[in-house]
Amino acid sequence: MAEGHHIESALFVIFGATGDLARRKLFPALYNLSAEGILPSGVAIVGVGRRPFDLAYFREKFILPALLDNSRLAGNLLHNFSSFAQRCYYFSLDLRDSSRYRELKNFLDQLDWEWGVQGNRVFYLALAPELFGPVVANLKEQGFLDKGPRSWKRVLVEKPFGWDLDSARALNRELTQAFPEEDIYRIDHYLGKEMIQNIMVIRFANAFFEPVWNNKYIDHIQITSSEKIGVGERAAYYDRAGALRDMLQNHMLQLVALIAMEPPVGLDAQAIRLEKAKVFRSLQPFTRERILQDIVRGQYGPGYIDGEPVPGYREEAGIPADSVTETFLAVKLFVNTFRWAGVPFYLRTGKRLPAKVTEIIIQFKPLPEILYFKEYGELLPNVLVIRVQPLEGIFVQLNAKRPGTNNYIVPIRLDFCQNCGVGTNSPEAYERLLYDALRGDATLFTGWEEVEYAWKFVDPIAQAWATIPVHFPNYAAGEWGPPEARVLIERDGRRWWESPAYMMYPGPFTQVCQYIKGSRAGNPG
Ligand SMILES: NC(=O)C1=CN([C@@H]2O[C@H](COP(=O)(O)OP(=O)(O)OC[C@H]3O[C@@H](n4cnc5c(N)ncnc54)[C@H](OP(=O)(O)O)[C@@H]3O)[C@@H](O)[C@H]2O)C=CC1
Ligand SMILES: O=C1O[C@H](COP(=O)(O)O)[C@@H](O)[C@H](O)[C@H]1O
Repeated sequence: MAEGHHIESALFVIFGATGDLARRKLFPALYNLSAEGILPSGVAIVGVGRRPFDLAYFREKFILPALLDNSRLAGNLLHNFSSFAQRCYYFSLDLRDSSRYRELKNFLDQLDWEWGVQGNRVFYLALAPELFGPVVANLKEQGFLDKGPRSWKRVLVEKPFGWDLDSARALNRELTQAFPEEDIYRIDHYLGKEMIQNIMVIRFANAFFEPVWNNKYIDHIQITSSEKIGVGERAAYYDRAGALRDMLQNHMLQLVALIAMEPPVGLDAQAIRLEKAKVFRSLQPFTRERILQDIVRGQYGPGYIDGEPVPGYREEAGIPADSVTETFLAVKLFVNTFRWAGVPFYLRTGKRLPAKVTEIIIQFKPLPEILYFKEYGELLPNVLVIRVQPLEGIFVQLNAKRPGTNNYIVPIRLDFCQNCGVGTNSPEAYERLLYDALRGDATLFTGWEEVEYAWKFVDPIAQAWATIPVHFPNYAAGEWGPPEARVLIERDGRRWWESPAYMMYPGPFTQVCQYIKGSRAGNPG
């Protein structure tokens, strides 16, 4: 997408550079781009945080361990670290103290001169949302955004984009007072995942799929995004957000939009955002009655993950003992368009579930029955699975005749895995997104309209939940959510698909990958 964009020299300024996101995702992504020779030599990185690090400490004691722990290319660090470290700088500043922004500006201007940068900037707000407003206002008022004849300034904003519709609108006002919409890059890192970028290609570049991609042929769609991890060190954030705001409002609805959207008129950001926004706008709003009927929420209690005991959510550090925050939800929703009327989308997401997996399952309707087929076996539905992670690929289930002298019909599976081969190491979502922000391609970022419609859809659910008592915990860590999540789909005569990868290669997913890699290398099992 967006061929023709190219990266010029720029300063990549990370506000919140000493935080968890910077450590686990941003520095590793920038390092990987640098180690693979993709990040041009004229890009320097400036970390801004409160801690009084000096430059040597920041490079050796913060960035280096961050890369060792989190970079997919950590094996090459010895070779590549020093050239990457030379790109990195640090500036200590309390971002609430307006009087010191001038010093930061002088620091950046000096780096411009050293790096031959003509004023181009990416400002990444890896901060708690309440700091977005003050930072952006200071950037504007203190001349950071003044443009030279050819320079550009872009801002990258982390999710969550607000806590509800009102706060999202307020935040958007603050941003748009300083930046035009085309320079605001709202991150939803799922859009940077390889197989999610692939959805449009699978749909619009294959004659097999597009003609049947509608309510005449598709029975229903399932989207699962499950995690084994618990709340970790993000208690303060997560207990306020819950699965509804943390996953459904953004990542999960983005997947719905990519599956349900009409073909865009082009591959530019504007054309794609327009089509996605139409899907968000068409989501059937939830009434209180449907919230009770078609949404299941859950919270994990103590249990086992991979055989190890883990505490319940309410026992995690920083979580109140009476928290009613949901760590799981399953929902049945509808996209009210001509193409999708009547097709249920079943979504489920949660923490402390048995597997880390994101998969989209498209189940097709049965064909009119040909009676004599029945004698030869049960016809299974045709299914297309888009496997997003940890395995990346496409899985198709068909019916075929079993070889032999009889006519038995059996399911066969076409299974393409793009990251199972030896030596494949797919780029991480943030690599693609940071690269795109540097080259000015906003295609994989969310537009304001999408965010606004997503909050309009989600707000009534949060408001209703606040008035409906719940009895948590209602699933043990290591289970697929509360039993009601099964009932939600089974009462419609359907069932959650076990992950095909899981069915074919039972065991933890890391073992699955090793198994497949091993077998490709001629070392089965
Ligand atoms: N962590 C994650 O996996 C994800 C995070 N996000 C979002 O990214 C953002 C950052 O999250 P995360 O990194 O986890 O948060 P952390 O709390 O780990 O880090 C916050 C950062 O903000 C800095 N900071 C806080 N207050 C000030 C201040 N007054 N002046 C200067 N710097 C300040 C901290 O600096 P210092 O430490 O020096 O005080 C630190 O670098 C949040 O919006 C979060 O919701 C989104 C998706 C995933
Ligand atoms: O944005 C978030 O996503 C992660 C899951 O991301 P993934 O790339 O590992 O699938 C989730 O753990 C986190 O709570 C949420 O804020």
